[in-house]
Amino acid sequence: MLILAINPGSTSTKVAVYHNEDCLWKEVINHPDQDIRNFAKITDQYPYRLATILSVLQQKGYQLEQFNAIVGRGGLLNPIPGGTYLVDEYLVNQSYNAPGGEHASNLGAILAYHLAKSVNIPSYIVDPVAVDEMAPVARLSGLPELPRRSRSHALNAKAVARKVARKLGKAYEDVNLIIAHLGGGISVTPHHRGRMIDVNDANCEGPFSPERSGTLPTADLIKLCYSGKYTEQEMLTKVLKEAGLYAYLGTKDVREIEKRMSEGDTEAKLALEAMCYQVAKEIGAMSTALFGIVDGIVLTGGLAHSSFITTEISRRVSFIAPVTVVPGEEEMEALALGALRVLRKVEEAKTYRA
Ligand SMILES: Nc1ncnc2c1ncn2[C@@H]1O[C@H](COP(=O)(O)OP(=O)(O)OP(=O)(O)O)[C@@H](O)[C@H]1O
Ligand SMILES: CCCC(=O)O
Repeated sequence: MLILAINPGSTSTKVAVYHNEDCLWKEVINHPDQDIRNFAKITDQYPYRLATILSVLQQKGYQLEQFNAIVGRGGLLNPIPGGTYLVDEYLVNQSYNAPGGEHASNLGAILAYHLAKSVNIPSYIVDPVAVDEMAPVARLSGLPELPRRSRSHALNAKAVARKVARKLGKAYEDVNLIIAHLGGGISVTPHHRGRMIDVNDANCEGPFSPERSGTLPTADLIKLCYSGKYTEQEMLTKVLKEAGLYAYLGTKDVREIEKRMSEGDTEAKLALEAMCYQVAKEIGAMSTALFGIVDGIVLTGGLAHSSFITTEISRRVSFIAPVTVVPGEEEMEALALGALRVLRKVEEAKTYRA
């Protein structure tokens, strides 16, 4: 089977071709800020991203007719269980006006669908950002109008969980793991026998991240919103894009922060330690969701390349369970394998009708 995988991120589009389980090639197309900042909505970028994908395929000498299926990262749809979903017109229309809001991954279904339709092959999404398998008890926030939401790095978290379970000699459905995805955003998920039974909403709960605030003191946040200093959009940008490490240190790049630390910058050290402290506390909290029965803790995402970060978190949480570090992400492989399971009829594609 030949599969084209497409993963639209906020500043890049990743494209890869898989022959069964083997990656034949992977390209990361970076989108300079001046190219994308003038699009009002992320989905307005569709023709621009489509052109860049077609140009990569042409350079590599591939025709769309050669593929058995096209798979994209799924976005902020309505809450749904994990799995591989067939992309149809309904799912595409929802992705254009995604109920969970703006996210680059909303483009994944749209790009995969139109490319696949032009050559009459199926298109899929796998474990979208909107995967919601939370236990009923995890949904109450304390204010009925504001139920807790599951927005996470489900695609990488589930792929990494399957891999670590295999290393333990078990199936994903037979283990309890806590997966901390540490990237531009951070999500910490307890996986109970193949289900993500809780998670901090990576956009607005839990630890602060390189760019996001995570949980904030509620009453003080309300006062800031009504202070007259900020519009609603400015406040959203402030907590989602200009908070966390960026707000304390003026950079989202942990390599730069580590360099400053090595030059004796104590503010840089404190901010990075604080982020690790918050991640460790979240892991501790999620261990209670699993009643303390945890087979392993996994640190993954771009920040897991930093040995300062993984050491700092591990020394606080290794009393709970052994810690495994899986740096970076395995999203392209997860997309291809999700499509492959359906093409091989090991799994049935789900239909999205939420
Ligand atoms: N080798 C490294 N050492 C330290 N930090 C690193 C390294 N490589 C990447 N990072 C940091 O990882 C962060 C980005 O992580 P990642 O690439 O997973 O994020 P993203 O894909 O933009 O967002 P997300 O993971 O939330 O989807 C940045 O802060 C970056 O500086
Ligand atoms: C909202 C979860 C995924 C991300 O951080 O981009």
